[in-house]
Amino acid sequence: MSDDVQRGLEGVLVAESDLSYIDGDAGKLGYLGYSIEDLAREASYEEVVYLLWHGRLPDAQELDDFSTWMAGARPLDDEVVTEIRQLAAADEVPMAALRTIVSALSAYDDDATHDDVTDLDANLRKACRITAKIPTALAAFERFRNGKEAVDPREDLNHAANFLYMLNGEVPDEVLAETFDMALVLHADHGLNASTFSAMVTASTLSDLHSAVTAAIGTLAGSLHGGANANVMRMLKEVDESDADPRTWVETALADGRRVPGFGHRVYDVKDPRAEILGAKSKELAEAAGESKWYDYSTTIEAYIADHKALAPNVDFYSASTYYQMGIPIDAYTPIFAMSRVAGWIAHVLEQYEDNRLIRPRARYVGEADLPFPAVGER
Ligand SMILES: CC(=O)SCCNC(=O)CCNC(=O)[C@H](O)C(C)(C)COP(=O)(O)OP(=O)(O)OC[C@H]1O[C@@H](n2cnc3c(N)ncnc32)[C@H](O)[C@@H]1OP(=O)(O)O
Ligand SMILES: O=C([O-])CC(=O)C(=O)O
Repeated sequence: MSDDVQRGLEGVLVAESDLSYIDGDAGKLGYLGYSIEDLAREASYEEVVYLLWHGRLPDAQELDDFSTWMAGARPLDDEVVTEIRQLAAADEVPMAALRTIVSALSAYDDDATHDDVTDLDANLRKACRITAKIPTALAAFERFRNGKEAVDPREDLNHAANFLYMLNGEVPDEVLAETFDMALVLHADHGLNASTFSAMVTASTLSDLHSAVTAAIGTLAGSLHGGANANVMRMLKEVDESDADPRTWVETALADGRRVPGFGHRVYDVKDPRAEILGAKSKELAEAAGESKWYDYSTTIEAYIADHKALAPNVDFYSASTYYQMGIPIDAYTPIFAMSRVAGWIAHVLEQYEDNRLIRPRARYVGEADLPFPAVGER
């Protein structure tokens, strides 16, 4: 057993998985062997969810049945809606609200008390309900906190379009619906990122699926992980409001020792392939709207950081300007990441259950030893 400490578990192999393939040197990503570029162009989110949970693409009938099943699971129990209303009234942070809501969903899930937490059929039913209900909960929370009433889900819209419908109260046009569907596909899985690992650790104790997803949401929220997408947009707005050249703004931020959100990655040494795709989409939206400032700030910052810090954009960098141009509220960006990534979390948890062993690393002890215990009055 090695006594070397691998800080941040960098490069440590802890599992075998056939879900996502990442080549950090070449900037390549694929799910189950299909390239992210092909999936982004050709597949719907529902198809990707099926792929991740079943290990193969669905045929037309299977996709139809699966999509119908998911769509039917969208409505929330009244008690959950009441809880969401209370969280919005308490001005809860959106990711904390989502964490609380997913945890609460287990109380109303018929399979949550299943004796065997590893039972695949029960887990697929729970998986479907959790994945289908998260968008309904997020849209309701966003509307309640803005003094509006929730909009009921519609079964005739796909997962992506239905979310935008519930968020805005109107059916999105084709460009918005397809862009959002593609964004969900891009975020659905990414190897053993921190939130997925968190879900796996929880599952490895033979805890249940709702607990694993709840743990993952808490982990995704942080600014070094999923929380970065909202911070990117806050940065772009800060740049805009400062009237400074984006280069000067970034130069100052770096000189102050700040991390620039949306740059750097534990696995990619080059530009994240998802950032390539989202960057192109952000550009397309800017051209269509005839307003390119958010895209232009982004490309200027990307070029400056490449020259001065040798860091490349990760997935969070161009999702920010893409979502902003779609009119999505900034606070919803990280919850939307969770709404997509839940598919990957669940897929990895299913893999973990299939061949479980408790995940339990160790720390090298560097503290004191054999101290005499002083009575409380003698300290
Ligand atoms: C979906 C996702 O989770 S993608 C990642 C989203 N997170 C962000 O965008 C936040 C900004 N990025 C970062 O903080 C990091 O690049 C991480 C957390 C993503 C990766 O971290 P690690 O692999 O642990 O790299 P680490 O934190 O050791 O950084 C290595 C060096 O690069 C620097 N660095 C890395 N990213 C950045 C950044 N975005 N801005 C400025 N400097 C950076 C670090 O300061 C460090 O420099 P040092 O060695 O001089 O101290
Ligand atoms: O893989 C990671 O460490 C972070 C990331 O890009 C993701 O979770 O999508």
